[in-house]
Amino acid sequence: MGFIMDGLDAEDYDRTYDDRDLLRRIMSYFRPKLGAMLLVAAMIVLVSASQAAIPTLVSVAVDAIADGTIGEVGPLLVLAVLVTGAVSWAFNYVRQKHSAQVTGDVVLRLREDAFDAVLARDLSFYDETPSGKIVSRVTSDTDDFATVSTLTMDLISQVLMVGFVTALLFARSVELALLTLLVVPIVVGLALVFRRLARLSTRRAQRSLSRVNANLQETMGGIAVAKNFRQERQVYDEFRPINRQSYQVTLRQGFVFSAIFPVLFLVAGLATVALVQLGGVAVLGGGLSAGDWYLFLQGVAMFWMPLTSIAAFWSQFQQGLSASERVFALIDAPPRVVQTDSQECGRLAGRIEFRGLTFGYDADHPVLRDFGLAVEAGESVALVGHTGAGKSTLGKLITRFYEFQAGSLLIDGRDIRTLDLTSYRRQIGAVPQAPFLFSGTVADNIRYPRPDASDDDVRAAAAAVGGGDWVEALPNGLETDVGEHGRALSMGQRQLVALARLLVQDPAIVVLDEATASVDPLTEAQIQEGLDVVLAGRTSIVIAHRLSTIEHVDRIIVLDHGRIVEEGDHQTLLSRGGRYCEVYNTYFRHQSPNYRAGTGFVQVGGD
Ligand SMILES: Nc1ncnc2c1ncn2[C@@H]1O[C@H](COP(=O)(O)OP(=O)(O)OP(=O)(O)O)[C@@H](O)[C@H]1O
Repeated sequence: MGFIMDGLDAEDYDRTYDDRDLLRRIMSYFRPKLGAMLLVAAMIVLVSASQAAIPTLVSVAVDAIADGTIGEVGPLLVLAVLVTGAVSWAFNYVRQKHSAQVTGDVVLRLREDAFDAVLARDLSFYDETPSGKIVSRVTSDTDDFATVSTLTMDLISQVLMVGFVTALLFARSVELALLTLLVVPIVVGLALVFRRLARLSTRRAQRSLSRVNANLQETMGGIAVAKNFRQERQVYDEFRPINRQSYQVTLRQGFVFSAIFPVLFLVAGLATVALVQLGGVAVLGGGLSAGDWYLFLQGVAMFWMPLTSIAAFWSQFQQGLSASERVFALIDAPPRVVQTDSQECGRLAGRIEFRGLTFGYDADHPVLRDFGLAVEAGESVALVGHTGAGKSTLGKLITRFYEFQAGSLLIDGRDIRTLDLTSYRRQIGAVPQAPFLFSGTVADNIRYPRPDASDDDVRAAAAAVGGGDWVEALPNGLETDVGEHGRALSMGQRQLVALARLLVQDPAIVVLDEATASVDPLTEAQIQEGLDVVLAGRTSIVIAHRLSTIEHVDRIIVLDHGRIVEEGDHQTLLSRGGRYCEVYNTYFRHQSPNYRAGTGFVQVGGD
């Protein structure tokens, strides 16, 4: 099996549901559609009955030929066959129409539930699960689930058909009917063995497809980086084995599925041979009429068709079941961020206190241990430190994107776990390094946190940031289309939009990850002016990358390996010659307007 099965393990949140629980869960989606389903059920009965009636009419005709009365009854029988066929078509049409509607509605709801669950997941979920795999669950798995519903209706229809045909066969000849039924246990036994194999191979096929999706998604997300580094070949080489794995696994699934039909047809063929022989002998011996014999052979064909498809149906049924299992696992994935209460925040003053807090993305590897820090309401704090020191982590905990393992985080003296997250997050303005803009206009993006903000509010926010000159530089001002992910704007313009957006949101606390990408001096000045406006009167935690920021904040916190190693304002820390000076020399010194290569170092160690 080797590489073919690599990476096809379940996700952490995957679970196996008991068949009965799974069916009950599925039924809960169908329950609201009970009326339509009853109509479909009635149609299924009528379709099956009318389909079983046609060979009966033909068998009467065969007998009429045998006894010479066909001249009288013939036209009537032809008309009856025609009418039965037309009626059967009409019943079938109503059945298909309503069952398609039921299936469509159920998938619609399931997909909405899955998407809702995706939105509700914590950020840690997205760290662990590639987005392509999530996309797969919401799209192709819900589609597979739809096939279960269609197939279930087909199954019911076919079981009914088997019921009608069996009754017909028994009415004609009990011995021959019993002979036919002898084969049923063999078929059912084969179907059950097949069922296990099918479920396993199907689950693997679905996982391999979601690996392909995940890889594609990642490639598209990072295509600019890949092209920049001329890594197209490597990207292709990574995709190839994943795609080949999907091919192998799907092929294997196909082999398993295709194995069942020849075996079933072989068993059915042997049974038909026996019936032709025994039935023929019975007709010749006068124990059975020619019409009955014809009806019997037709009946056997009708009898076998549903039975073989019921057996094969198991595989698709399993496919749908394991798809629904995957969707339900996504919906049921337990949240990591757990609130103990949902108290309204009101307007926050903005005091933040980490008290003895321990946190690790993975609980066994803490990033922060017994961490303590108090930020007063309205204070501006810059976090500095080498990469991986834990600066962004502090921001992610304040925004409550991650659950911490021990200690507490207090907001205005209240345990963050007791706050209503929606009202809390409304008071938190988080700006990532590369602000994400949604497709739409600049105005749409500024209005994003408060869709009811008026045009005047939006204009005022844009004007307040950097004097508003930047808007005039845009081709259509605030109505400029930002393109996918804001690609039509420069990095600096995107940051200005993000700052204006913060003004519209009016949060009490701002967590800002300053961009490291350098922008032109004019935009830089506009961003600085914008920051002054946006941060005024709010508590701000800035993951600082700019000299002007560290020069202006109330307090600088130097972090190293998740610990505070030094704190104070810029001048005091510079004169101390401690860890801050090291960080300054590495990251900030060259940003001074008087900088010349190799100059501007501050002395470390105080000597
Ligand atoms: N999503 C994540 N999953 C697992 N580990 C993570 C995750 N994000 C960060 N880490 C780890 O946590 C530690 C602190 O990372 P963090 O991003 O807070 O550092 P940082 O000081 O902000 O660094 P940088 O300046 O490079 O952004 C690092 O060791 C990092 O590898």
